[in-house]
Amino acid sequence: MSQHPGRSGGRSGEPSGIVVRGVHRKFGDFVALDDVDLEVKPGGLTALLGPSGGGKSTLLRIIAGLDYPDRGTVEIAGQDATFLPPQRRSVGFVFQHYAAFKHLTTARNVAFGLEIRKRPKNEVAEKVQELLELVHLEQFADRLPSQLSGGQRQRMALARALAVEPEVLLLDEPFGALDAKVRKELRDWLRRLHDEVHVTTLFVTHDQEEALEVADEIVVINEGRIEQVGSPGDLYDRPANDFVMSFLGPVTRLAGELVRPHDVEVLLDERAGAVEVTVTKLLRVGYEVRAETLAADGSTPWVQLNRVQVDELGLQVGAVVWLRALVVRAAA
Ligand SMILES: Nc1ncnc2c1ncn2[C@@H]1O[C@H](COP(=O)(O)OP(=O)(O)OP(=O)(O)O)[C@@H](O)[C@H]1O
Repeated sequence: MSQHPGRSGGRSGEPSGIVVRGVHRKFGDFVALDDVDLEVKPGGLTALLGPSGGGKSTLLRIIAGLDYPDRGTVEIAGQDATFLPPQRRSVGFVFQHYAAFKHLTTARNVAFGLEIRKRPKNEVAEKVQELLELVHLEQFADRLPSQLSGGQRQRMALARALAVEPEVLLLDEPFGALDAKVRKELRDWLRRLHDEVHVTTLFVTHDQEEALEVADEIVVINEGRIEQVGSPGDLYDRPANDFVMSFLGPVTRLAGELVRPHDVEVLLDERAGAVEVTVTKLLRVGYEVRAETLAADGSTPWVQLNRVQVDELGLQVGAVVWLRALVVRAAA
């Protein structure tokens, strides 16, 4: 297929990005966005990550044209879009609770944006078919939204957003209302879809794992300010400040390195009831870690590993590492 149904062309034919400059938004006296500058990579899959109330949705709504800044500008595909209405700025969006037309089939929902643009019937039919294949809903074309699962509905929403070939795709916690398993599936699926379509995508999430697993680039936002922009690896290993460091999840510092659960491998010595822990990162710089005591925290699948000792290093006994891999292996 030379031209993918959802491919972002940009006016030059290249994928186009989003440039936000000095965007400020107040609600009464409350500053929701404090002079935000941001460049979203053309053709990338970027996560807008932050805690509740950090300003994620406000920023996304301003980029979508559902709200306007008090000052500052928004450029989409090289065009000043700050005060353009949503339908004139070539954005597709999907929200957590997608409002499908309940009385229209999946195919008609996907076709909607094309029909109101009065595209020829055969072109619409062809495109809907391609999009349904893209989101793996071809066999659900004739179902009503009420006959689809939550995950299928969100895929339909994505197909609908892509139908009009937006320059950028904006997703606000698109999988937030779904259960953990479906969420994980859709997350992997979004990654694959994006690898195929390459439309500039900005998606809001408050879930660190989701951002780290899916995004090419992560924008961390807190209290209306951008704390850091970088690849998952950058943020993980070189957090710009304490907020980013702790927000990205459990972390401890061993031998001067940041150690996170993903860096830790655990082998159980069942005979001794002991564990052997490998922190590859530390091995690389010549250290080894041994762990002695396990204590599950009970409420989550994470296990707390106490009394981490580092050979020949005299590191503080009592450093805490949270291990997930351990739970998986222990249960097997
Ligand atoms: N229309 C509004 N009127 C008043 N305050 C608002 C309005 N919209 C957002 N806010 C406030 O602005 C701040 C940022 O809200 P926003 O929805 O952007 O956060 P968020 O990061 O998306 O949070 P969440 O993850 O909880 O959705 C919050 O303190 C919120 O209460």
